[in-house]
Amino acid sequence: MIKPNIAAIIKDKIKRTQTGSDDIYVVGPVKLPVELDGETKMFHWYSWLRKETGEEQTAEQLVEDLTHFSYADLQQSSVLVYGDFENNDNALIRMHSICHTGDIFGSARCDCGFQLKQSMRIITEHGTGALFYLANHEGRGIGLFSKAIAYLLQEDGFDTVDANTELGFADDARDYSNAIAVLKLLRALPVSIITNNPRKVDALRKAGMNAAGRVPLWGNSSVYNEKYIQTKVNRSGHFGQEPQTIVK
Ligand SMILES: Nc1nc2c(ncn2[C@@H]2O[C@H](COP(=O)(O)OP(=O)(O)OP(=O)(O)O)[C@@H](O)[C@H]2O)c(=O)[nH]1
Repeated sequence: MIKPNIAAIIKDKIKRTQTGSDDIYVVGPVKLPVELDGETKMFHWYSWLRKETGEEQTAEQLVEDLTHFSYADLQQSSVLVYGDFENNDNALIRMHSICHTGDIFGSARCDCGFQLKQSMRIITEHGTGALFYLANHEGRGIGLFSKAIAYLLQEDGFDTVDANTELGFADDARDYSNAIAVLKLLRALPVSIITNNPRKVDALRKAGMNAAGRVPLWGNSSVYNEKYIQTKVNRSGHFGQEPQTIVK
């Protein structure tokens, strides 16, 4: 049993939402000061845990269960919220798929690290938004170990799409339903999405979340990721690099 003073701290800080056969428990907000270009920006951070649908657990029950699972082995996703995300008329979101190599190590083979930082800049400059960091999306959903193998195929001449499919995977196996369920918990009003990927816009629209617009996110092209970026447009159906701001 957790002590009453501990239960009091977490009371009202864990909420449940559901989608399909998943229960999603969202914890937060946690104050998160983030260093961005030499300034400290204050975000509100939430993380979520997916469970098979079952009876709703109280915050106390959830916490009592935590030590019985190896949650460090199972990735959890999270969202960084900036400004009055629930109520502001015009809010931006980014659904960012985890990229261990690009986001953490700064690999230039992709544009992920740039997109992560740039989307934080766009959101803070705009004043209201949410950056979803999707931890079960590594390698467009194939996982880190498989991505390393796909990289070996790419070093042998295969492009990103063929490297995935030659290994028996879809080009893109990502699912956005849990993240969208969390989004709906945080905001009911329309959002504009920061992306070049039409599948992300479609996922929002299909989930009934009004996508008010799209903010493109190209940049940081180099000899190392030129082919990767071209393949997105030529084979994966990404919107091209036209210098637009928000497209309805
Ligand atoms: N399988 C595979 N995944 C990659 C490769 N390079 C980056 N990724 C993953 O691709 C995901 C990022 O997807 P992107 O295609 O950059 O972005 P997007 O979601 O399609 O579109 P944007 O919203 O416009 O960034 C992350 O999960 C990365 O880990 C690669 O060469 N092969």
